[in-house]
Amino acid sequence: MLRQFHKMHGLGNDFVILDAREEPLAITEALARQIADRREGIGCDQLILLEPSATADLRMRIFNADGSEVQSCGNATRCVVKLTGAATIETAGGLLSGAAHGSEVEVTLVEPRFEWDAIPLAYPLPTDPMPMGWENLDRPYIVNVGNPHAVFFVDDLDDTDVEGIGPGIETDPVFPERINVNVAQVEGNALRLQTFERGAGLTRACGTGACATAVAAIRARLVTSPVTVHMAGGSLSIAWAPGEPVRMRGSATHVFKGTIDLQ
Ligand SMILES: N[C@H](CCC[C@H](N)C(=O)O)C(=O)O
Repeated sequence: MLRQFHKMHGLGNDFVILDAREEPLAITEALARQIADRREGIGCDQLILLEPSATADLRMRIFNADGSEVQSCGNATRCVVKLTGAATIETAGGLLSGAAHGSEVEVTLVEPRFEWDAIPLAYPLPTDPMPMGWENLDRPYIVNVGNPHAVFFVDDLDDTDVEGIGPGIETDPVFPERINVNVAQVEGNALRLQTFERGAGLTRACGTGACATAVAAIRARLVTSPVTVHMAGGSLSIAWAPGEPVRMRGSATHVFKGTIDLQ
């Protein structure tokens, strides 16, 4: 069965987008892994499936490269807004809205949550910061922006082995649904961030990770909103105040469209 796809990226965090609004498409964990495979498939950090929605312009489903279906994806949301012109997007992590402004896209995600059972954690623990440590990283701020994030602040990001420490935190039993691992350094009123993503590993940028990290830094009074978050693939501008949804602004790039033969 031949299906058209779009290949896009948000600051180097890359996606295969399949539009199933007219013709339904069943995505299994195995199929998502196969499409995401950079040798035997098309290759991407996340597979994005668009479906009809009763509550928004469309529904966006997100599958990590390991096949796991998750609640939200900030960089992909910008790409979907650019690709489809959708103004509202239904996700498992909540209702999002977005609009293109020239070469950039602004997206409003959900109001961040901080309670231990919103993350979720295996048992009640302070989340602000969490009294736990892994190797030389400790006391993360825990933030749910539709998907769960642990945010560590360090003095020297270049001296931190995020790719080495990330897997042990991502899969720690204290996070029953696993977690995205963000390590950031404060630089004036900006942040520099590396994210070891749940289900995808170290990516060149993480939109929800940038949002969660900016929210944690604003709450901890390390910076004031709006915050520029610098990542390997580029920068995002994040704005948030308590009681509000978090807003993100940045680029979205269409690379090519193609056809894949789904067995
Ligand atoms: N790895 C994330 C999903 C993708 C998030 C990221 N690519 C973004 O731009 O927000 C999770 O398992 O919750």
